[in-house]
Order: sequence, then structure tokens, then C-alpha cells
Amino acid sequence: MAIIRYKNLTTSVKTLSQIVQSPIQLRFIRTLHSFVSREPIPPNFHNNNNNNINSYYGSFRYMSSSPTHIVDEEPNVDNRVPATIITGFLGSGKTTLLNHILTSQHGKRIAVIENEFGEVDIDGSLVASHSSVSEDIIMVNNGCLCCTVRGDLVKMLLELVRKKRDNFDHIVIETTGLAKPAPVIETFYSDELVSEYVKLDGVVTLVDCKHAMQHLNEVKPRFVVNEAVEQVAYADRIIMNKIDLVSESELNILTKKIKNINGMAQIKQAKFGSVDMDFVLGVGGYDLQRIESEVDGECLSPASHSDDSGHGHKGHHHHHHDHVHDSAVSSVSIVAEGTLDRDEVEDWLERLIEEKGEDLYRMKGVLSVDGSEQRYVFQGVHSMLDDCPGKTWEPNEKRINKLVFIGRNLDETSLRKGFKGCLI
Ligand SMILES: Nc1nc2c(ncn2[C@@H]2O[C@H](COP(=O)(O)OP(=O)(O)OP(=O)(O)O)[C@@H](O)[C@H]2O)c(=O)[nH]1
Repeated sequence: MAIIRYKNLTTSVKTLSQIVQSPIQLRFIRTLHSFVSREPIPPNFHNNNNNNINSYYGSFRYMSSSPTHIVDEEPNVDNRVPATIITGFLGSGKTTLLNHILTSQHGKRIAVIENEFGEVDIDGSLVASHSSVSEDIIMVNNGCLCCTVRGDLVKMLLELVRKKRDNFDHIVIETTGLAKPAPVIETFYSDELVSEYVKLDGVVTLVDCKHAMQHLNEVKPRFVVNEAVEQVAYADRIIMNKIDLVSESELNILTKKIKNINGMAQIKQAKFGSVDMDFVLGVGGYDLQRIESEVDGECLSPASHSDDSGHGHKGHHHHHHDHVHDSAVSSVSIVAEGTLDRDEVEDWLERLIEEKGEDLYRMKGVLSVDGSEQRYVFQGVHSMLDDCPGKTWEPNEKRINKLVFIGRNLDETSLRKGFKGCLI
């Protein structure tokens, strides 16, 4: 069972009565986030095949009728519809990728939520002219998805699942070039109805290889976030787009820069957003069952730490610091053999999110804890922490713990100290 904990215990206690039981028995505790008023979803919404809906905001075009979706009613099967967030700086190629998704043969019926500043939905017409027949496209024109229209996003997601669930298999949300991903991600956790019916599949960030370095290095005034950095930091998948416009050495420098910010995401280079669909759809970025393969990826594989190799893994750690530019957002990864005291781990992680939740963008880990033959798997976004037992350790398998943290002003020394304090 996956449990989502929040740092604000008072809030949790206050709202225990509002715990929602989702199809995968995910216990959800509502936080202090602002909520928008909305109509309740009728219990039989799955069977509601009404094609005449209008979105609350902006134009809505329903582009096809589709075969009836068969809903698996088995208990413990996660029937929630996956949603992918596409983000990236202005002009990085988000619409180009979206068109690629909509015209590729992946067998999925996609509902699209887009938002653009201004009155004219230029991107909407671009997408529409390219898209195949089975997409829903909703435009949000009233501002940036991450701030003013977040409530609208909730409404639209609910509207989609309530009225048109039978007509799509996946939702793709294209954010404006300036959108900060965090509030959009939080929508999937902080709104109990959304989290009950929609699961966040992953954040895909487009990087314009020609201009990214300039944006990533831009020094912002105090308390002003650098959106380009944030978009890279929150990504599960990064598409380094427009590689036709840069040299090999420029690419290498940029790749290093990106890995310094986000040592967790898988990265692919592309021209015109042309990547395999399984790189962007069905990535399971927030799926505890898949954390292990994620942290086992290139970023945390022992081979990637050639500077320390040959000394075994014990106490092995790595900090993706950018020493050229003092970017406040970076990754810290820890790879170390040993077994941890489970209570200490839970205390440590909870303390961490309580004290540093604001600055901890993402964290993931696979740990060996005492008294368990199974891996202890966790993932977190800010002050949300989600954990569950993972795969069983083989009898003679080296118990190597792998953790990765992405955040602002991460204190590597204290993270390592915290980790070591849990070792038995
Ligand atoms: N040379 C080159 N141009 C590209 C590539 N990918 C996209 N473009 C072009 O870059 C421009 C911007 O691409 P879009 O897909 O509209 O970018 P976007 O991120 O949706 O842009 P905004 O919505 O303004 O944030 C378009 O003219 C694309 O044709 C690429 O790999 N190479």
C-alpha cells in the first residue's frame, strides 16, 4: 500500500475524515492547498458517454467519437487515467512534440489540454491541423496554467474524466513556456478528486539546445525562479531538442549542465521532437513500482561514477554540482552498500521534508532496511512522501542503497550525514 504523508500533521489530523480511497488503495490526505468549487463526480461517471460537453474555459473541440472504453472493475487495479505534462521554455518544441505524439502510431487515444497566453490559440490551430482523428483538445486561454488557471485545470481534468472517460486513454497537458511545473504537478496530489481519477505519469521537458544554456544561466533577482531551471529540475524525461542547430561540443556541455541540475531524468537528443513514444508516454515517473528501474538508470549506476570506481560502493556518493555556475538547483545522489534502520529512515525523511520540503523538488530511493527482505522504495515531491515495499533482495545480493535528491540549495554534507545516521 502506498501512503502519502504530509509534513503538516495538524492539517492531516484535521482532514482525516476527508481521506479518499482510490482504486489502488492510495491513502490521500488533503493539505492546505486551495481548492476550487466543483460539482461532484457521479459514481457512474465511467458510463457517461456524453459527447456534448463544453469546457468551462476557452474553446473546446471534440474531434471524434471513439469506441467504448472497457473499464476494468477489478479491485486493486489502477484504472486512473495517466497524464503527461509537457513543459519547456518558449519555443523549445513543445507543440512540435505534441504534434508528433498526436500523429504517431501508439494506439493510445489522447486528450490534450493546452494553454497559451493571449486570445489567439495559435498552437491550437497548429496542433489541430496535424492531429489524427481521435483527440480531444481543450484550450485554456486565460493565463498561465501554473498560477491563474490551476483551478481551471482541475475543472477540466474532472470534466474530461466525468464526461468523456470512454473516449481517451491518456491525457497530455502542454504548459506555456513560462509555466513552473510544481503547481501543475501538485494539482495531481492536492486535489483529491483529481488524484482519485487521474495519475501523473510524468513530466517531459523540452530543451532548446540552441538557447537553453543562456536561459539556464540567467541570473534572476532574488526570490524570482528561473523557469528554465525549474523545468529541467522537475523532469522525468528530458528531450534535448533542436540538435541540428548546435555542435557536438555544445551538446556535451549542455548535457553536463542538465545532468548537474537533474541527475534523475532520462535524457534523449532529438530533432523536431522526434523520440520514441515510450520515452514520453507511460513513463511511470511517480509510480513506486518503477522507481527501482529509474534509480538504477545511468545517473546512479556505479559505472557513471568513474571518478570513484574501484573502491566498492560503500559510502559511495556523488553530487552533481555545477562548479562553473553556482546554480542553486542541483542533484545529490547517494549510492552506498549497507542496511538501514527503518524507523531512522522514516524519521530522517520526514524531518527532511518538514525542514526542507520547500526546496526538495523531487526525491527517489531504493533502500535496504532491517527486518525486511524487500526493498524499501520511496519517492517524494516537496513535502509529499510516498513509500512502499519493493522487490525482494536475492539471498547473496549486495544490498546497495540508491537515493537521489533534486532541489534548491541542497546541503550534500547534511544529506550524507542523515543517510549515514540511518545505517546499522
Ligand atoms: N531547427 C529546428 N527547429 C525546430 C526543432 N523543433 C522545433 N523547431 C521549430 O522551433 C519553433 C518552435 O517550436 P514549437 O514546437 O512551436 O515550440 P513551443 O515550445 O511549442 O513554443 P511556445 O508555444 O512558443 O512555447 C517552430 O518553428 C518549430 O518548427 C528542431 O529540432 N530543429
